[in-house]
Amino acid sequence: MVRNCRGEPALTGLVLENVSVGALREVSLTVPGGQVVCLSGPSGSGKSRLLRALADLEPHGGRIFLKGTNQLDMPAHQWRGRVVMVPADSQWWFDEVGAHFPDKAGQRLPPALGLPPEVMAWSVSRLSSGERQRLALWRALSLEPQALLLDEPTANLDGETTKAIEAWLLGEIRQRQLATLWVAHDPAQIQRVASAHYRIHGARLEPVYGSD
Ligand SMILES: Nc1ncnc2c1ncn2[C@@H]1O[C@H](COP(=O)(O)OP(=O)(O)OP(=O)(O)O)[C@@H](O)[C@H]1O
Repeated sequence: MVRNCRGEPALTGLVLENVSVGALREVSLTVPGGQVVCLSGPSGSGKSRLLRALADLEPHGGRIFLKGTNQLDMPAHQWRGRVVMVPADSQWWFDEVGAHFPDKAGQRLPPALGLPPEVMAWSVSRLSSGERQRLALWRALSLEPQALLLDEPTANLDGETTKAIEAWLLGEIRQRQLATLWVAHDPAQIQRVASAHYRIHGARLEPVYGSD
């Protein structure tokens, strides 16, 4: 645990202290700003529930701090604007893609997404799962968060697109100093993006050292 001289959680990144949700018990870790911590584990082990707890979308035990602010001390809607989760299956509310983005974000579509500017006028229903996933990542960044929770963000993408999206995300994460927790299964991807890797084993989160 990174603490300042008064023994309070460090004023950087995302800090988890003894977080328990579902079967997962007492998870403690620090995700520094600008770095990616990868999370892996068997299907059903609780990866998504942990992300949901961090986004204040699910009841949990323990304490969570963003840049030294306790989740309990911030209204949930404000917290969710700063700690933004991109679920594996993104949600869309309006018919048109562009209605989900602030004006400027729609005009500044990053080339790395590999999508034409006209995508903002497309209907959500015509999007492929990979197009949805890429747009959900851009939508999350458009909220200008301080921490990102990514649930298998490249699951629907081919190998080449995965690497392009990884590189773009890493650039954004470093430039914006985003504390990022990234659920991934592919050891090669984890090696490319992670500064630390933890795996769920039963009820516990365990650090993974070296290659997976
Ligand atoms: N709201 C809930 N209440 C009770 N149990 C839940 C709830 N949400 C999920 N679960 C259960 O908690 C367990 C962990 O679910 P979770 O979605 O976190 O798994 P996961 O590790 O992300 O799995 P996958 O890799 O398959 O996506 C599962 O057994 C799931 O059925």
